[in-house]
Amino acid sequence: MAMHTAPSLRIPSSSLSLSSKFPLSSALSLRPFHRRHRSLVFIVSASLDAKPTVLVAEKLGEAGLKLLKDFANVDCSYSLTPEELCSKISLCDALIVRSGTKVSRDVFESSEGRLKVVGRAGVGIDNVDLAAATEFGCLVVNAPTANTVAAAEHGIALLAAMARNVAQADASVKSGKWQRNKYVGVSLVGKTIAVMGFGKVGTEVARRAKGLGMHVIAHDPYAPADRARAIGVELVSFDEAISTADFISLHMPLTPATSKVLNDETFAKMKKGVRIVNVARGGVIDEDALVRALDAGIVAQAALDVFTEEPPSKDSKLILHEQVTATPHLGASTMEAQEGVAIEIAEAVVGALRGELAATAVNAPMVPAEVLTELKPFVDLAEKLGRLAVQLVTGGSGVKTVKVTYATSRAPDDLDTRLLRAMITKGLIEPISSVFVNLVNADFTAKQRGLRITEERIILDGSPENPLEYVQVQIANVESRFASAISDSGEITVEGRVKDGIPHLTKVGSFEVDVSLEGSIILCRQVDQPGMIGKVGSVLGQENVNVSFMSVGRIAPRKQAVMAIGVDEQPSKETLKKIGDIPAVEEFVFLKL
Ligand SMILES: NC(=O)c1ccc[n+]([C@@H]2O[C@H](COP(=O)([O-])OP(=O)(O)OC[C@H]3O[C@@H](n4cnc5c(N)ncnc54)[C@H](O)[C@@H]3O)[C@@H](O)[C@H]2O)c1
Ligand SMILES: O=C(O)[C@H](O)COP(=O)(O)O
Repeated sequence: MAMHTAPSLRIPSSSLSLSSKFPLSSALSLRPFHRRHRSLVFIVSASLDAKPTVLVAEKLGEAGLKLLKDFANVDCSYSLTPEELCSKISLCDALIVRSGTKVSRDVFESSEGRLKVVGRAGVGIDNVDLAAATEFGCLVVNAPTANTVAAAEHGIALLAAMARNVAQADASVKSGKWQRNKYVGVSLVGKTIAVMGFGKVGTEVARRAKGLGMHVIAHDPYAPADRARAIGVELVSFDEAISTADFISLHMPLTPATSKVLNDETFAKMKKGVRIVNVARGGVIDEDALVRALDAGIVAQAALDVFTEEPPSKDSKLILHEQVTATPHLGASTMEAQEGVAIEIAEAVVGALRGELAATAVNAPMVPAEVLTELKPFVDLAEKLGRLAVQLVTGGSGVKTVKVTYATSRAPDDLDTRLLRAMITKGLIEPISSVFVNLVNADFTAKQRGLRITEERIILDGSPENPLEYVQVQIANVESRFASAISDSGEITVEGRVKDGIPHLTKVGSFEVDVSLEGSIILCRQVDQPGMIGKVGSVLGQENVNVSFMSVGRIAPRKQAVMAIGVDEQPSKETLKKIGDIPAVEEFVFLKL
């Protein structure tokens, strides 16, 4: 058995993988980018004799428009109805929007195969139907960095305006009143602010809050503590952050884990009189619960730029609340940010139309059916191993170094691991971020987040019929919330194989297990003894949680063992607690796939 380092794969800068499944416009041609990858990846390029057409459907900065006009025919048509957009789109090769235009499946259908690139001039792409874009072979690119500072500045503007009642006092003066006693504010200096989500925007808010003399703490289960320490910020648990803060500023993405993360239960843990700023996404707050917390005086004030429904209804209790300052999603709306975003998106769209690799692509490129068919179960395995590994990390310890090992009988030239590495990266990053990861942007995204992924191949003897024997993912230099996931060499380790076309988890830490990667998984370390499977199974059965798979890996009889249990439904907190209360159970963790 020999060990080799996987060769680093270079994607030519002029390559862009898109499907050949859909007809291309007369302005675009399809050609293979590399002989060896003839069947795998194609580039889209503009032919020399026809200029592509770009439809700009929302106001875009002049510098971006100029870049577009140098390369394409540009049609600036703002405020189109959905019907008007659909009727124009079949004449366009690219479409540029902000958050105000819905790019629905109808748009892709109406384009009759001509639309090749959608550019989102900003970060969030909730208004673009990504699945439809991918299905129709349309690349979606965004501009993820140019509005970071603008969003942070708006957060600080809301913070200060809220603390000094600027909006309320302004309205009062304009209505002819002079209420100096009513609008006494609170000071920022010396107060504690909890920055929830220490990513691009959160970091900039933290820096600025320190400049205002505030004590800054942050909660972000996935941010490296040393990055926070470097700017004098302490990373703390969620509960500590919300219970000690005078001000809470939200900067996490909207994901299943952060949806309505501020709710009745969490408001009850906050300091009475806390003040909240939200420039992230409306959905991270349960808005009805916020109204209750404001009425009860738990939350003294809130300053909100984003809402679950935009625009919110005119009679929204939240918007009309006297202690709420609201702005209409203005975080990215500065002249400078809009110029920056315009340039960033214009460069990305022109690059994509030229056939260059888009570093800010957000939807998955199409891989030809025959390649996908062979790799499909391994692609699933790779993503799920990434998801499991990152969920095993203790919040606050920060993921920086990941090692992926592929055990295969295939020669390096016969196994292209880019898709697998991209899917592991996707699994590692997506549960903890608002970023969309795919083959095109995986390496860029990992690098941007300071995540180093190294690959090794273990070349096995035997038939190269199967692309892979097993895949192992290891995260180094982190603590685990399931200590048994740390292998003898000190890394969080998960390993998996494909059995009968289905991905299986076959190793956790140093324990051999075997559980199919479907539904969700409970890992449980216990003292190996008769009846354990029955005890855990019956706790789950009582709550009607269906067990799909169970396996026990142990060091030696009657010593420690790890039980892996596949479940179809998510057990309640009470049920999980009951499992933890079984005397022989030493630790357990619930992992979502
Ligand atoms: N109002 C606006 O106009 C505007 C402008 C830009 C960005 N945004 C929004 O701001 C948010 C942050 O954007 P960004 O560019 O900084 O994104 P980012 O991906 O750089 O940062 C998000 C951070 O949140 C962390 N995180 C993930 N899950 C978390 C959890 N459960 N608890 C705490 N932290 C968690 C991630 O680890 C990451 O560090 C996003 O929701 C984005 O859509 C809004
Ligand atoms: O996602 C974003 O970039 C922000 O929320 C800004 O959206 P906007 O471009 O509609 O202002």
